[in-house]
Amino acid sequence: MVSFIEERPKNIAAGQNMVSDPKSAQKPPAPPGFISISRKKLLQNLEINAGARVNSWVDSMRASSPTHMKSAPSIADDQGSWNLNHPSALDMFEQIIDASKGKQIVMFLDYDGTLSPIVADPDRAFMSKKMRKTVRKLAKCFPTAIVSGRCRDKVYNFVKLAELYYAGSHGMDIKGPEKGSKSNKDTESVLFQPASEFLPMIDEVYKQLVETTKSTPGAKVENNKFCLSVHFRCVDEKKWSELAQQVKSVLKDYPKLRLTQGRKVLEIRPTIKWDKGKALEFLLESLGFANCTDVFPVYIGDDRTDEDAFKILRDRGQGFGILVSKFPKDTNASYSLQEPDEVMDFLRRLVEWKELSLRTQSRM
Ligand SMILES: O=P(O)(O)OC[C@H]1O[C@H](O[C@H]2O[C@H](CO)[C@@H](O)[C@H](O)[C@H]2O)[C@H](O)[C@@H](O)[C@@H]1O
Repeated sequence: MVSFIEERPKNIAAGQNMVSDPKSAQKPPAPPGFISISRKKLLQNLEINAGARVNSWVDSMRASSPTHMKSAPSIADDQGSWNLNHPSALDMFEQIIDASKGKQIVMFLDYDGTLSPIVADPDRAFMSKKMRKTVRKLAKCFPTAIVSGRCRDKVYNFVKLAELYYAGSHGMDIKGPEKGSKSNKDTESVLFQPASEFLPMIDEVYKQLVETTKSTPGAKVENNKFCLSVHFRCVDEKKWSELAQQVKSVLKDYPKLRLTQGRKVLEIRPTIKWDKGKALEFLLESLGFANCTDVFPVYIGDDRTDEDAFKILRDRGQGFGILVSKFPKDTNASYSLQEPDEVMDFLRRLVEWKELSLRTQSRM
């Protein structure tokens, strides 16, 4: 049987950086006087280290805010090499189409920041009607999946298109189009939930996080079924360290959960070997493209968690990733788009190109 349990990453995984029991860090017995001095020192060190670790969380939280990006000349330098190395997918449209010739394009779309603009209230991140219409047309041309950190039901309620594949909770909750829907007339719908054993733990941690963080104004905990989000977009920056400490205090008792970070959000999820990249591979397999060389997957996303999918495409040497960002970022994506409106333009052009090529073929 395949095991999904992975080693906890070294950076900011839950509890990993905290020594919860200082006694366990003590080694051989020593004379009583010596023990009390070294224990005191040890505790001081632990406090300093724990403080440093919370600071590194806060640095990481700051790094997710564009207002904390580098100075202007440095941005200009970065911008130059960024444009060179990650050109606009709109400018490169013809080259992209050329590269896909003779291959089946499969589309993977992240939701927040890709199909809908980033807003302060996560419950109001609506997708425009124009975008929905575009995605509906896109799905008629190519197999299309939504891959989101949100829980599957929630992202479905925003997108509202039954003909798509959905991978919610960072890919830990995958479902294909319903049997009988436009894009699935006959086959049973796929359903894959590799983290279901974690559900009770996630619910427990959700309740604890709501309770622990309620003293921090603006903090919001979102239950995404197989993972959780602690939003700090509306938290005063002076309180970020306090919030990080609160989250850390809850997670220290849950070594099977790890913490990653998105756009002004701390994301808590099981330590299983599963992410948006694995979800992409799973979906390609479900669609019958497991070992095909004639498939061309395109993944569009704006967040750090989308990097797992960009990396898979780069490693497979198939298709490519498009990062949605106005700022230069470290990425495994090949191209860039600045914002959801540009994503919509790109998707429209793909639809137009496909419709034109189908018309041309039917005339031949
Ligand atoms: O994988 P995604 O679909 O991009 O989901 C990642 C997180 O997206 C949501 O949060 C982000 O968008 C919110 C609405 O615009 C914004 O308020 C928040 O600051 C962003 O981080 C979602 O609410 C999270 O649960 C997802 O993890």
